[in-house]
Amino acid sequence: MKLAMIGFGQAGGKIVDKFLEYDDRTGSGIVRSAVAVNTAKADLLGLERVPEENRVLIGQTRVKGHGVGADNELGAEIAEEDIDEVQSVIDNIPVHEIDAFLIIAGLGGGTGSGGSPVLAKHLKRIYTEPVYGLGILPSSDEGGIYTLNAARSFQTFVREVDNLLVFDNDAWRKTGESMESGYEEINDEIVKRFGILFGAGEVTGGSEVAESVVDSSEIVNTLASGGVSTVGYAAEQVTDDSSSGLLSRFKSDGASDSMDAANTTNRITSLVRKAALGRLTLPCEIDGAERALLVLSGPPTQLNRKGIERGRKWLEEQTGSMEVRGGDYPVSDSSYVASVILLSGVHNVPRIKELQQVAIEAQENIDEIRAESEENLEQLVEDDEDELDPLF
Ligand SMILES: Nc1nc2c(ncn2[C@@H]2O[C@H](COP(=O)(O)OP(=O)(O)OP(=O)(O)O)[C@@H](O)[C@H]2O)c(=O)[nH]1
Repeated sequence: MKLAMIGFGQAGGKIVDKFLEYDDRTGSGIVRSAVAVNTAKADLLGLERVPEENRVLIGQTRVKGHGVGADNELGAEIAEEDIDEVQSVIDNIPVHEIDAFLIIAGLGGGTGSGGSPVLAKHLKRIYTEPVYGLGILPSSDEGGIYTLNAARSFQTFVREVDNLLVFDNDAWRKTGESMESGYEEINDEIVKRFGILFGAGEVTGGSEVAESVVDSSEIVNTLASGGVSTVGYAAEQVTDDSSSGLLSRFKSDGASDSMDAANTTNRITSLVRKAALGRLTLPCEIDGAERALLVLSGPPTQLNRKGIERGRKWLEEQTGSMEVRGGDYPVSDSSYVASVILLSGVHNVPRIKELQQVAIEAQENIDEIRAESEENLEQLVEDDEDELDPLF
């Protein structure tokens, strides 16, 4: 699947950079265009792979290239004011060659959190291609303002995009690790999972005979449920027996053939379970997911239709969804078989309920603060009137 990736804010830009590196390393070809938008000049300068002409510094008149300091209302205002500057770079994207836009942002800060829903709304108004978001939730030890920003941004972002893919830093942070090295690992995890998922829709036949390759339209259809999505992953190293796999096809011994096939099938079904029941990018109950897509990547000799079909059936039972798609992503030089599962339209997500609660409480507090200040104001006016009365 070909994407125009737009990283908004520091986390967004860094992750787009990582996707470009992944593309170079694996040849997966998912990033058709890469753009980075920020209010902080230093963050844009720190990027390594996003082309310089695709780095957009917004809000110069307001914050002079220094960022918005986690003020996401200011981030949103600046995005509104400077949307034309972002658009002028997007104008250079060959939109007819992409399958979708993907806006990537950390939702806890100010720039990406405030700006990405504004950009999503703008893109949806102009283009017919789907606009997806990849939202990163802050870890809970980052502090109240980050949680509050995420709670507010999440609500708007999910409304503006066609589907919001979510990664929760909180579920992935390791204690005792520095933030920077923690992010390195987390970003690798993000790029690996989403890279396999989107890369699956980019296989172009060739010599690798896949049994049922995932098509980019299957990814689009899975995401068409809307709402929030999460991604599971599990992998197992396989010995480099692609040659023996090929040889075994010519063996007269039918029993060993069927043993190989049974092992392959069992490995696939067990990887599907591990991916769905292991740590998801956004932990949640998989029961009730509206749609799902199962991708099995690895050497073609280690993939088979029976395993995928069984995995797909199992996912149908677990999610209760009748729209579970599945297919191969053959990668002949890989020594791993990996299972990636996209669960789209998930509902039972504790972290989101928690964020919604934070947003409601903040709203109530705001109402209280407003009510209090209105009372104070009335009191002041009354006091003034009392003082003024004797004069009349
Ligand atoms: N996964 C991941 N999350 C990150 C990374 N950097 C920051 N974050 C998260 O993203 C949130 C937002 O941070 P930034 O992207 O730095 O913020 P910004 O959008 O540039 O906004 P301001 O700095 O306030 O102008 C943080 O609270 C972290 O939770 C990263 O490299 N990887």
